Amino acid sequence: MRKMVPPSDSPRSRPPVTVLSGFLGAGKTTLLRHLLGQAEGRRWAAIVNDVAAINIDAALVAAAGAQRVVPLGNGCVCCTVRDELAETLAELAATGDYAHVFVEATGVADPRSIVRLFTRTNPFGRKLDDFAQLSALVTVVDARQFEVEERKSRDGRKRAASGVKPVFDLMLEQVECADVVVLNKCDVATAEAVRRVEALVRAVNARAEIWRVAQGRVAAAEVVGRVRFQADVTPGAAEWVRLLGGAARHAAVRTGPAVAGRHEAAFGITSFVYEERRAFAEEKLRAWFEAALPEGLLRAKGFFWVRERAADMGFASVAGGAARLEFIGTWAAALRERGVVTDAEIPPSTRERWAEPHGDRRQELVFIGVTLPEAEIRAGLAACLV
Ligand SMILES: Nc1nc2c(ncn2[C@@H]2O[C@H](COP(=O)(O)OP(=O)(O)OP(=O)(O)O)[C@@H](O)[C@H]2O)c(=O)[nH]1
Repeated sequence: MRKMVPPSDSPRSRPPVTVLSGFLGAGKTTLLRHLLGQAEGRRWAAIVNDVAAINIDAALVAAAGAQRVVPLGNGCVCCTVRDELAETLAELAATGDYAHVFVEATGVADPRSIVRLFTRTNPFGRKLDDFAQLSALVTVVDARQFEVEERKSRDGRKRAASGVKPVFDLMLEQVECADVVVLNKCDVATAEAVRRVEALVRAVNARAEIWRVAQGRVAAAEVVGRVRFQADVTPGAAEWVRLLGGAARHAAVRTGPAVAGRHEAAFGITSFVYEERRAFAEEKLRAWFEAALPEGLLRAKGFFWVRERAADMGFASVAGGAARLEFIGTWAAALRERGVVTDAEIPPSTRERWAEPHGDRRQELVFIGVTLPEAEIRAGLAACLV
């Protein structure tokens, strides 16, 4: 249920904050300038982060007439200058002078780490949510660039070097963790491309509102007048999180349109969860992810385990044609075998998924894509089993 708040035109001690994310050049500054241009005397502030040492964007936005523009230079809001962002927001809020604050993130920022600033308490027991209210995560997408990157990820199909996140992976993450996706630059994308990108966005985040615009022309009243962010919903809005988390566990396998009943079905977007208890052979699995990813695959995410590293929890992430296979932790079953934990110490959520003889070790991989050859994917993965 959405919480409605009155339009923010009076200063507040805990001002609403709209975070604008989106890949490099998507149109964040253009959107911000357009929004600030509608302030009409209301006290709005903007915090503008730019990876460059000289903050060009801050100057551009200031020219658009914001009441106050605070530049954060030399770093990215989601990592190196995260504390600086938190302090700046807390200081702006403490003045009680501002009715709304906009934060323009860097093009490479992951919105999830900005959410954590608001929701996680620091060593002093405070969190940003005590000072300011996260109102919405808005992700700006350059419709044409999104399509191009999706296609590129297939053409240059190869496993990304360890630790390097492919561009399209980052673009998907920004769209997955969003309350609103602004499909910008619709003036230079074909109608077909816009429809397709909208369908792709829907496939990975069925909850977000999608606004098609050009030149960032969004009515400010739409943005400042309503709180859309929900701490228990927005960060888990990604379709793969939903599929891995709930439905997959209860209905052993869910197959069908990822977003049934919507026009995305016209693009043939489907999803399913591959579940198996036996181990994969590592070489075969890597080779499959490197060479055999099907054309229509948009997103795959989930857990895996391989015989050669039976203690290690594997996590796979595919964006378009680029796959990353990583080991992110240790299976509880391995900890129990080593005597590090007792049965009683295994958390209920892990116990729920327990099945002897492998314990919590499992293959649980979500696939989302356009006309996915499900049988072929299942057969390919089955051939990697030991
Ligand atoms: N044709 C067209 N150009 C646009 C649109 N929106 C923005 N641009 C242009 O795209 C370029 C990048 O826009 P910005 O608003 O600076 O993008 P940004 O996301 O802030 O970029 P970074 O700060 O580098 O991440 C600029 O030259 C804009 O004029 C649009 O809807 N259509």
